[in-house]
Amino acid sequence: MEALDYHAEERRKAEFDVEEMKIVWAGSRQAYEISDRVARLVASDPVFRKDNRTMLSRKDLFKDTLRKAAHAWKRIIELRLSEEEASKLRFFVDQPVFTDLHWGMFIPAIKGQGNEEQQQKWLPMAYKMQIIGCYAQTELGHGSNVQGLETTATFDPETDEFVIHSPTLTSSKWWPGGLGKVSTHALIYARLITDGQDHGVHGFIVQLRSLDDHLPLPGITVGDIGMKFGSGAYNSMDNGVLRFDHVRILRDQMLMGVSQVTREGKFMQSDVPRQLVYGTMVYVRQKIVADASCALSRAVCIATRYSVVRRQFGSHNGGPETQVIDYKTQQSRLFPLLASAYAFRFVGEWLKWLYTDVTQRLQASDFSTLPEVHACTAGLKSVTTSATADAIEECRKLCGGHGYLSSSGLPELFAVYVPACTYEGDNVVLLLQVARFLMKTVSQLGSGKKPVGTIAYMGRSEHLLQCRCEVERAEDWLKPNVILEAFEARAARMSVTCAKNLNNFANQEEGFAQLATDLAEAAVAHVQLIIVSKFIEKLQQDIPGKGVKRQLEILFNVYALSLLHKHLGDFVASGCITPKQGALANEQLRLLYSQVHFDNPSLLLYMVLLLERLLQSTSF
Ligand SMILES: CCCCC/C=C/C(=O)SCCNC(=O)CCNC(=O)[C@H](O)C(C)(C)COP(=O)(O)OP(=O)(O)OC[C@H]1O[C@@H](n2cnc3c(N)ncnc32)[C@H](O)[C@@H]1OP(=O)(O)O
Ligand SMILES: Cc1cc2nc3c(=O)[nH]c(=O)nc-3n(C[C@H](O)[C@H](O)[C@H](O)COP(=O)(O)OP(=O)(O)OC[C@H]3O[C@@H](n4cnc5c(N)ncnc54)[C@H](O)[C@@H]3O)c2cc1C
Repeated sequence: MEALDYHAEERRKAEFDVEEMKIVWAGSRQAYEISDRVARLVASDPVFRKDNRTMLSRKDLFKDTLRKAAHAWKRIIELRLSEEEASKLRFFVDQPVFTDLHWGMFIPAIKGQGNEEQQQKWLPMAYKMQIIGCYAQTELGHGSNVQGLETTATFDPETDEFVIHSPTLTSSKWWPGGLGKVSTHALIYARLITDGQDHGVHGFIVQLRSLDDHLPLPGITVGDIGMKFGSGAYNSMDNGVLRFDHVRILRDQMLMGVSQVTREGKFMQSDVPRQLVYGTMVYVRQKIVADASCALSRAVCIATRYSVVRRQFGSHNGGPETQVIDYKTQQSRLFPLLASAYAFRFVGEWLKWLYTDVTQRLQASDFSTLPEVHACTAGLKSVTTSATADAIEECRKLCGGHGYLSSSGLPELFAVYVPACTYEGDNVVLLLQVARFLMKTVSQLGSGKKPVGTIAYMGRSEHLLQCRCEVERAEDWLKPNVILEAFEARAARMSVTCAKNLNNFANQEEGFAQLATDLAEAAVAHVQLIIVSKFIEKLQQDIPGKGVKRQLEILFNVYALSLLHKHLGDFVASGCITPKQGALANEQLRLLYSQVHFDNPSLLLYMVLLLERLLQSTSF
């Protein structure tokens, strides 16, 4: 049989309505139709070809990226694409590029932290790409510790200007995407100083390059920081370095939505939490969670299709060998990743809702859900990107030697994706933010303040700390409420144990430092609970299409039980389940694997192209 016949054969076995599943994946019929149309548009346009990019030199890759960005912009204008369609088009072009930062961070930062006047002044130019902006926060000396940034913005009352300066080598801006070669402007984060007083880090719009000849303006030293991990991959992006030598900007170039400096140089803090200065990071972390399922589904798609085609061992009487997908070990490595793609998709949808909700609340001066949104975006960004990066590497191994070939698409996908564990907040640093939120929640449990939202379960901690799982047979693990309670009990117990252990330290900060590993693990348990609970909520919705809901239920069980198996030590140590019940969960998991049917709805045209390249360059 030919490779494509194997695919057809497996597809024929699918016991669910594939078209309806595609809609579930996309979120709505309209979203699916847009995605499908734009994917075809990109795939059929030769300018957007991507089969040669790992072979290009850095310079040629960069030129190719500029050409694609310009062509994408041209098509967006010619076809009058909506914002949603335009963003889909950039997604399918699928090459890290300066416009990611322009649309993804520079514009959102002005929208989120600029006042009305500033938005009116800067946004029209940015929307028309008359100016191109980047987001310059990280410095050579400090990335995670934003409070440690050293760049200064000192107000000069005589001229009504800020003087932007890099006082040390370590204060050089380092990493911003789009900065190295392209950006004309930057949203920079610097310490605001008025009348000798330091008011902490704030955002400022600074012009870097001339709009006439693109040369750096006086006082600006700017350049590209060089090659990054892998061939092709993130090297299409001009991550940059930037230094300021007493560069003067107008006072109204400080983003004044959160704090203001008056003409007299008086610093005024608005009636909003200062953490809103970090708002763009919250927005982007939410986007990164939504994107995790896309990267993961691409990898899983390649590995699944390969596993269907690939045969090794087991030939009888000259008959065909066994499809590697039929090996239980292959299934136990691959199917949890497939299930995770759906789990991340659904939690990403929910997080988008949560983010929209907090945005509306902020507009009505309701800041009550900000800490929860920060914890959810930080925690989910951390857990989904770490899992996705690991999964892409696992998919490479699932494809044997062929997975190591560039033409499989996996090495490039890995190299592009893996910095997501670092940018927008190092994943461990973000987990510790979640842990702080959890410790605060536990410490307030006796105070009468009822935990709500994703920490509502903590309000039932009296029950969760002593409940015993009632599973007696393997199939008992198929009940969502049984799974949910096990995950809640594990998360609650891990947090409460950390809180108790923290009390053994006279100094809380010292305790936090000593117990950081346990705290990060408690945060993971909490975040995994969120993902599991949002999957359950999705299954409670009306899901049309023959067999679609059933298939999703199987994937839910695979996701939850594979996590339980992986973290069995935590579950058993916290006392909510017994080792015997853990073994029953594993038994059920094995049974579930034979019920998973393959037809990945995220099968984008891009993936087909990748696979075709794989098929052409290998013998199967
Ligand atoms: C399209 C993709 C392209 C990607 C390109 C990449 C771009 C980038 O990477 S841009 C640079 C991103 N950089 C980071 O993400 C830096 C990570 N570090 C931080 O976010 C912060 O510094 C921190 C959260 C790790 C710590 O901040 P710090 O000010 O030191 O805060 P404290 O720990 O003292 O906490 C104060 C208080 O504020 C809360 N909080 C912190 N961040 C936020 C937030 N974003 N939103 C709301 N609240 C926040 C924090 O929980 C504390 O609360 P309390 O404990 O209640 O006081
Ligand atoms: C591809 C890429 C694109 C980027 N794009 C941009 C951009 O456009 N704009 C921008 O401003 N920045 C950008 N960055 C920078 C990025 O945001 C930072 O690299 C990131 O925030 C991590 O900071 P760091 O590099 O200082 O890591 P560090 O904080 O130095 O991390 C090093 C190690 O220390 C650990 N660590 C640090 N602090 C703690 C702690 N408190 N407790 C326990 N462990 C800790 C970390 O877990 C990690 O293992 C980009 C980075 C990359 C890789």
